[in-house]
Amino acid sequence: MTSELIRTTIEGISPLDGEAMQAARQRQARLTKPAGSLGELEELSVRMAGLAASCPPPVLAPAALAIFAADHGVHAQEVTPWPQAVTTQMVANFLAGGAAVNAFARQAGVGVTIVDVGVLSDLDPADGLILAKVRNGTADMSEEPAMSREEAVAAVETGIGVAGRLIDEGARILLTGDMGIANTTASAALISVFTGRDAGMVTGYGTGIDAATHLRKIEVIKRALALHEPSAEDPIGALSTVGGLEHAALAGFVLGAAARRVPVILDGVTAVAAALAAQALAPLSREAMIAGHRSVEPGATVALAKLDLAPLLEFGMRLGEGTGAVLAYPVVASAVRVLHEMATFDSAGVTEK
Ligand SMILES: O=C(O)c1ccc[n+]([C@@H]2O[C@H](COP(=O)([O-])O)[C@@H](O)[C@H]2O)c1
Ligand SMILES: Cc1cc2nc[nH]c2cc1C
Repeated sequence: MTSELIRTTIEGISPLDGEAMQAARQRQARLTKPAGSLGELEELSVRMAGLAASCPPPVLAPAALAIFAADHGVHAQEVTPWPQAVTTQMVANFLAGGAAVNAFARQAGVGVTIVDVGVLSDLDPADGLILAKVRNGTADMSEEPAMSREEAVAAVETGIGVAGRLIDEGARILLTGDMGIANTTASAALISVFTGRDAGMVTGYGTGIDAATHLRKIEVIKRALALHEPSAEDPIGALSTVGGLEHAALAGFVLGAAARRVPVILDGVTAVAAALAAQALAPLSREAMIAGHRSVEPGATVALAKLDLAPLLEFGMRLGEGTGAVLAYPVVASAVRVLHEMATFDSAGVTEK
């Protein structure tokens, strides 16, 4: 059904460690602050301890962002105002350090790697660029499957491989990024499949479209869903018929992180759509996921509810690239640092109530 690598990766994902979580809860109760005063960060630190199976869990540095880039055949249906060439042009911009995510990553101390998993044009090798093209863009999902099952499997495997490579190179936390003109169409289609919600409820304005284009985008997604009848029971089938190469790779990236017990911060609508595929393949992978922010795309909120994840930031962003994940990274790292560095009432001689 899938592949040996995907199967062993899924089998390698195990539950959170209850003992480490208990130790983290007890430690939180001893730290020099009123109980519960760090709000959601306390439970996040407990989950990070459970994921690492140690208390305290490792400090979450270095951090590595992978931006998976790919093109989309559904672009032919005029679902976005931007030319497909912008995907390739933005890859060059990422490599030159000129994109928003580069500025954010420098601020937060996050390493950036770009992965060509399916950009339309052939790219030259460059520092910081992994050439892992599965095919030159997908086919138009409204007319035929976006890709073959074999290609979807290959893209998932690419994501697993990138996660493993970044972790082997020292990363203690992974962050998702994406670049692909027209990929909000594929994201909405996937979210509709995995949540059972109507396309009209999960389709947004992407990079910025008018009302007529929005209506066409919804119709295009409905046509693709009617044509292929993808099912949440067959995540690879859903990825291959209505997904994108970056969605498949991001699903693999999440699975790869979870199998190595490394947390992964999800960015926007593309990441959460891919995370739904990962969750469908391996429900326990959800425990490794952190929602960096809430994208304004309506599908993102629907997907986050299905993942049962509360986003850390809500800034009205809809850029992608990994920007929301990078902004959230210091929050997550700070939550873990609390367990390492805060004094207890005993050690600091602070009187308890
Ligand atoms: O991350 C998000 O939530 C998000 C929301 C809207 C647009 N984007 C980015 O914009 C591109 C896709 O937008 P579109 O309108 O061409 O489908 C792609 O490169 C995404 O990274 C990203
Ligand atoms: C300019 C531009 C930058 C982006 N970054 C991520 N998606 C994008 C889409 C566009 C159009």
